[in-house]
Amino acid sequence: MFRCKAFRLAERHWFKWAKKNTTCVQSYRTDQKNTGGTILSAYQPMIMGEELPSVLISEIGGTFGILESHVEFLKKHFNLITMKEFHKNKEELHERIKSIFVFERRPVIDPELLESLPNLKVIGNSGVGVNHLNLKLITSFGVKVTNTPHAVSDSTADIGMALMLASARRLVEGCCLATSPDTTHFAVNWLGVEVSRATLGIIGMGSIGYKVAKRAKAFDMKILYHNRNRRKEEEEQEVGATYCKNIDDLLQQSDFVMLVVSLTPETHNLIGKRELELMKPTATLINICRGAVVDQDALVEALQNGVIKAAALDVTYPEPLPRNHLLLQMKNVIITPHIGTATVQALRMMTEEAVENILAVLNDLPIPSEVIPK
Ligand SMILES: O=CC(=O)O
Repeated sequence: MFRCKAFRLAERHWFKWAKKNTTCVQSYRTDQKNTGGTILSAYQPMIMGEELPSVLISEIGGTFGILESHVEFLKKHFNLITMKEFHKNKEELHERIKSIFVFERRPVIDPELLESLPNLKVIGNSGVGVNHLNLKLITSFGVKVTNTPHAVSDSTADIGMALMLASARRLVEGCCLATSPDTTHFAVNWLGVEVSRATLGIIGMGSIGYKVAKRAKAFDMKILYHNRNRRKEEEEQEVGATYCKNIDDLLQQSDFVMLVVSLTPETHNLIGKRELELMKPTATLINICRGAVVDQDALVEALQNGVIKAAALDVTYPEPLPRNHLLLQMKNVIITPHIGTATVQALRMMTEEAVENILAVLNDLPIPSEVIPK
């Protein structure tokens, strides 16, 4: 599905190039099928007699720095320069840097940084969402932006299902009941609902939305979806999904509404008071994309007034929410701290996919996942 023509072409070009120029095969990826990725990272790009390209990164280790285990892989392909090293030695380094590897939205790409790197060719974002990058500004410097849509799709779809199930079966409340010292048993009227045979409305049917649909099919859910572009008929049939051209129809009919769109000016506050009021009073809103896709004040009000039944959110704005935020105090709300891609496998594949993208740009090959500003 992911392997479009340009992608296959990139593989072929790369294969020829790699055979000619690389010294040994380095098999890092263990599950190629999972990512729909290319074979780029299967090659040690130790080009005979050539220096590895210099790539700027935020930092190694710490709370938000690149994982030590990924650094080893990155170092096989790049000469890594941390922001600290760059600031210490700008004069010498600024002309050498060809790419920036962005992980956890770091380093921050501002005009000053872009101006200081005359030979920058590509910003390789590790992750699918690029709303933290000013695409117009970056591309005005002649710099390309890439992301990693394939690597994140399984783990993010899993989180969507986990939140939907947890909310439906009141898992968090149940856990609190079980661990509370004064609870002996759950009350007989303490009931959840089943997702089986319920209607799931997926808003945003990209690679993550589609994987959610695949999973929901296994739960015998009725699946509706809304997307800018309708999926091919055979893809719809494969997961048993029905297209809703009008988002309102989906909102009115769904028991669970899952948001899986990119955050853009068009999707900012996509779900506001009007949309929440279209939903069933028994419905649950699940957000696994970006917090700002939902008007959060309208959501609080809807939850307080029983306009909808519950919400399950992996994303909010800001992140984290202030400790006194109303959403954190509601029993019918589950919040996780933006952990859609927080798995060992996803993070590893994100690094691989980002490396593939960066190498493709630096070697003038078709780029597997370029983000083009609209
Ligand atoms: O939020 C996760 C991502 O953008 O990949």
